[in-house]
Amino acid sequence: MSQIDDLPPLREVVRTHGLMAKKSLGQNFLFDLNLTSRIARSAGPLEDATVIEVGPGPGGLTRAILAAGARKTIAIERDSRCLPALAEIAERYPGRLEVVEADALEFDPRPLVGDGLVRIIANLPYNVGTALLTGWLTGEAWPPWWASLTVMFQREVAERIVADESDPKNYGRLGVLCGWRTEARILFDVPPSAFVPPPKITSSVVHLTPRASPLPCRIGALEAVTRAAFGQRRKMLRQSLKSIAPDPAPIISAAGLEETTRAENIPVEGYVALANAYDEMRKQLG
Ligand SMILES: C[S@@+](CC[C@H](N)C(=O)[O-])C[C@H]1O[C@@H](n2cnc3c(N)ncnc32)[C@H](O)[C@@H]1O
Repeated sequence: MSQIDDLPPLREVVRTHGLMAKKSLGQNFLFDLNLTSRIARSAGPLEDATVIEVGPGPGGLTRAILAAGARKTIAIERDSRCLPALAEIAERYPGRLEVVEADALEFDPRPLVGDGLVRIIANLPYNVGTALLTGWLTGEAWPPWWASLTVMFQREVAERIVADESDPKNYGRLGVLCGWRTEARILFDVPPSAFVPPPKITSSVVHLTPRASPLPCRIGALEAVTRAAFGQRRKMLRQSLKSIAPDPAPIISAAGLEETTRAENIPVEGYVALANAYDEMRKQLG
């Protein structure tokens, strides 16, 4: 498959619109429409979905999402230089692409999506991607407003997203948060040579779907215990939890854990139990 639509090749689009990649915006573009189609298809069925695409750039992934049949796509791009190229795609797919010029870290797309299934798809700079992911996972309401996230990350970040206690090197706060609320998996790697300009590292596409009923706990408490535990990941719990409780022994035992355990060996259920024990202690202290 070399043609997915009758729009000009992406190299030509970038040339015509003078879209020289800006490092400050983490711009590494994908020109291979076979690859962008693979990413779009891996998000799941799109025909009945509204897709939120973050960082469409010149529109390689946007075109693949639309060619894959997405009913409606809302694309949020910070770089105004990309808007004319995106307007040409919107013209090719009347009524199906809405482009919003905004910083995705500040823009809330929820009022635009209406009812129905929402899928989020993005190829983003690493720092923005992790911040957005954390935002999507830490809403009070669960299940969330989106049905799936299909997002490109640096391979190293992807490994941290899917890690659990069986992979102590990569397991940390991100792995606990993702494992608690979602089922996350790495779908495939994308080599540096696929991007223009090529980044230094390999990237991976990660797919996350919300768990219907994550184990109940307050998110602020989960954040507090994971911050304390992984903040001193080489120390035993009886030491690392001192930053949130002068005597952490009762919390650790109420959670059914050993005082000598280290952060990287505790499964998600253990952190949920610690978060609930921490809240119980705070309640008792008034
Ligand atoms: C890695 S490029 C990917 C572009 C395109 N999706 C592709 O795959 O070729 C990242 C895109 O995200 C945009 N971007 C960076 N920070 C952003 C932010 N905070 N909000 C919205 N878009 C952002 C950049 O301008 C750029 O177009």
